[in-house]
This record gives sequence, C-alpha cells and structure tokens, in this order.
Amino acid sequence: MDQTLEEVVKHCSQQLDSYQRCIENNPQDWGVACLKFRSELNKCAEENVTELKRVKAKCSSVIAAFDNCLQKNQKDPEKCIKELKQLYHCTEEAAGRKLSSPPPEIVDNKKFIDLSTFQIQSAPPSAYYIEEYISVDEEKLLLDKVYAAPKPKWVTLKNRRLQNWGGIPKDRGMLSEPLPSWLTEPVFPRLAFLKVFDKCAAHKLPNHCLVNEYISGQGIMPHEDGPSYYPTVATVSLGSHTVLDFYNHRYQNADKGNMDSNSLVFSLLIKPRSLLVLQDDLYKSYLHGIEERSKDVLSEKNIINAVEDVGDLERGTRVSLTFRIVEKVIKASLFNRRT
Ligand SMILES: O=C(O)CCC(=O)C(=O)O
Ligand SMILES: [Fe+2]
Repeated sequence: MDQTLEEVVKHCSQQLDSYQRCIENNPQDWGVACLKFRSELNKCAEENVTELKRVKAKCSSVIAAFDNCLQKNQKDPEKCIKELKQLYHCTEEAAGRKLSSPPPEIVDNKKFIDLSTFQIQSAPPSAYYIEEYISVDEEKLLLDKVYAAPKPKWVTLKNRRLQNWGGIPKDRGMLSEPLPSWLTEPVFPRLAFLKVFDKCAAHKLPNHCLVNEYISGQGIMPHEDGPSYYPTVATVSLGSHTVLDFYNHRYQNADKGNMDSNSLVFSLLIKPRSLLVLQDDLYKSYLHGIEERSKDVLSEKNIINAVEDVGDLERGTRVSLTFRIVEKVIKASLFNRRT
C-alpha cells in the first residue's frame, strides 16, 4: 500500500468508511450521491496527510503560473492546459511518483476544479467557501483601487458605505457599463474556472459588483438580495474578517429591525481574501446580515465553517466585493438613441 494511502487510512478512516459505505449503497449514481463524503475525505486528507502538505509547499511557483495564465485568459480557461499539466507533473514529482501523463479527464473533459469541493458541508445547500482565494498582493491592489475611486462614487448609508460598479440596478433594468479590469482580472478567471455562474444561460460571468465598506462596529441588516439578481452571489472579502448570519425567511415580516435571536439559523466566519458563493435555496430561503459589532466572540455563535478554534476576533475595516449577475439590462445604444 502506498504511503499516502496509509496516511489517509490512519488519519481519515471515518471519512473513508462513510465514503465507501455511500458508494456501496448507491451503485448507480455514487458519483453524485456521495459528493458530500468525497469532499469530507478530501478535506481531511489535505489537512492531515504530509504528502499533500509537501505538494502545496513545493509547487507554489507552478500554482502561481497556473493562476497567472487563468488571469490572462479569463474567458477561455482551457488555454491553460499546459500550465495545468505542469502543475500535475509537479504534484506527482513532489509526491515522489514516477511521471505519467495527466489523467485523461483533465484534458478531454476539461474538468477543472469542481465547485462542490468547497461546499460548506454543515450548511444548507448551496454555500461554497474558499480561503485565500486571492493573494495578499491582489488584496492590497484591490483595496488601493477601491479607495482611489472618486468621492462621488461612494454612497454613504447609516451603517456602511458602498460603490456600484457595472451600473445601478433599477426595477426597469440596469444601464450596464463594463466592469473595470482591476475588479475582473484577479477574480473572473477563477470564477470561470469553478463555473460559479455557469447555470445562468445568458451570462457566464457577473456584470455587476457592489463594493461595501464596513468600519469596525458596522454591519448590514438581515435582508434578501431581491429579484433583480440571478440567484448566485460571489463575495470576495478584503481587509478584515466578518461573521455573516443567516436567518429563517419566515421571520422577515415579523418585526423588521428587531430580529429575535431564535430566528438565527447559523453563522459563517468570512476571512479576508476568501471567496463565498451562495446559490439556490440558501440565496432564496434565508435572510443574511452582519451584526453591528466591533468584536466577534466566536464561541458564542453557531459558526459552522470554523475548523480551528480561532478565539475572539477584533473586527477591522472590511471591504466586500459582491459580484452578481443583473439579468435585466438596458443596452447603452438604446439609451443613447432616446436621449
Ligand atoms: O458584505 C457582505 O459580505 C454582504 C453584503 C450583502 O449582503 C449585500 O450587499 O447584499
Ligand atoms: Fe445581501
């Protein structure tokens, strides 16, 4: 038995067992039916198996090259097959295995990374969370650009400030403007790669980004994002962590502004540089909000995605980039003709 497998058996026997049992019980459709167990096994292996840790350390430059290529080929990530192959070879080498060709499905089916790998297991479907989605340098660049925006770009609300990029969504539609490249370049290639917005037939990538700035102590009331948007939202966080709370939808009309704590269903710890994707039922059937506080006492919250005990966290200034698809757009050319 190879050493990696031995380590997986040693550290992740429970996850391996559950996955095997699921496969046995679902002989026809185990590929789909057992996704959850496969992700749990992957997660355990990544955290505990030396070889996988070593691969991460050894192949960082190849990983960066792959990322760069994806950035340059936002709309066509298949162009990065060469870099993907190099990454595959590096991981094989780092693991001390004899080089072989990439597994055929990488090339033929262009199966890049399955978003389901990042599904938050204990959350209702569908929430996906990826830590270190952007680098520290990219985070800095994005923050510089957000703060370089002209003053009138900011809309100041009671509990936060915001900027609209791509246009301002209105009931009759959004007069769409292209998103600036500083927003799309670090984010879009990876969204395309994960096929985050692929279920939406008309657009495959977002056409709107809401930038929210919360200083410590600020937040956002429980709300739903509304029908203007295609029901997928991808949020990149910059600068500080926050805790995002989810409430039962049925309380939305109860006593607005005074959500009693019983309606809170669960919370997610959102770290800086992470990506959070919310889709489907989680988007439609729950309200989400951020409590106005300057410190998060994590032990008091039902935070379902914190694997390690991070203790209490002081909030700093957080900037979130919320990427969405606004489906109803008014073409600029039509608008120009009328005016
Ligand atoms: O800042 C966040 O992560 C949440 C923002 C949000 O919910 C919104 O803008 O609708
Ligand atoms: Fe929202």
